[in-house]
Amino acid sequence: MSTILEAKHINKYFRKPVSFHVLKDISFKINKGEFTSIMGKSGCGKSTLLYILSTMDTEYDGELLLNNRLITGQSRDHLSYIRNKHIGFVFQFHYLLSEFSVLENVMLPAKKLGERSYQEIEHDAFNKLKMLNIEHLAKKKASRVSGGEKQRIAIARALINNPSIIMGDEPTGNLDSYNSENVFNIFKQLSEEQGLSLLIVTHDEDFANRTHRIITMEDGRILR
Ligand SMILES: Nc1ncnc2c1ncn2[C@@H]1O[C@H](COP(=O)(O)OP(=O)(O)OP(=O)(O)O)[C@@H](O)[C@H]1O
Repeated sequence: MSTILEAKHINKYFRKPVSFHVLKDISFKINKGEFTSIMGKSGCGKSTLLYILSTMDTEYDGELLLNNRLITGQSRDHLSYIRNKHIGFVFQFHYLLSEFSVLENVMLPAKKLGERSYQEIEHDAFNKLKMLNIEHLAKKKASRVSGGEKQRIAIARALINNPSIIMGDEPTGNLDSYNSENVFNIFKQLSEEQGLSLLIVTHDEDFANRTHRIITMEDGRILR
């Protein structure tokens, strides 16, 4: 099975206000199509880890490989490119641009990447909305849709560049049980039908128990 993401002996220290060893020798692999959740008590280091894995934080010891290529030590510009092309993000808050239409929001990361024509991107964005059963919202302003719909739009946006992996920091944290279930089912379908890898930080045990694997963290370490 092919490895999409590999963390090798990741250590992270916060230096201020006092030196604090926040991540302690974290190593694991995420395979293609694997739906993995990260759980652990508040403050154990989940978001700090996700920040590193998503290439946004470069201040750490150890190595990170994406699609078997070393990304540790790459330039900021190259990391920004890697992030946009290979990693999709879904956060607790959707970060949609409220004055833009739903379709325009989904198109944004692809326009930034600049590898396809406007028409191709528009067509693909519409297909992503269709896949998530929200194509009827395409022309609406993002401020005019419900919370659950906003999260599905954020997922469509995360998928627009056909990434290798989706990373989420409590993507169902603001949703009611109906919409959480909906998001879970979308993720499951993406992993099982499209071979997409997912790495999702969650506090929701029911959600985590139904993923392929749970990475449990405690005090900056992986327990299992
Ligand atoms: N910039 C920073 N400087 C110093 N300490 C920090 C900084 N950011 C986070 N921390 C500390 O690092 C630890 C891990 O924080 P992190 O946000 O990764 O935890 P978490 O597991 O994601 O928590 P939660 O579930 O509450 O979101 C916490 O003790 C936090 O207070």
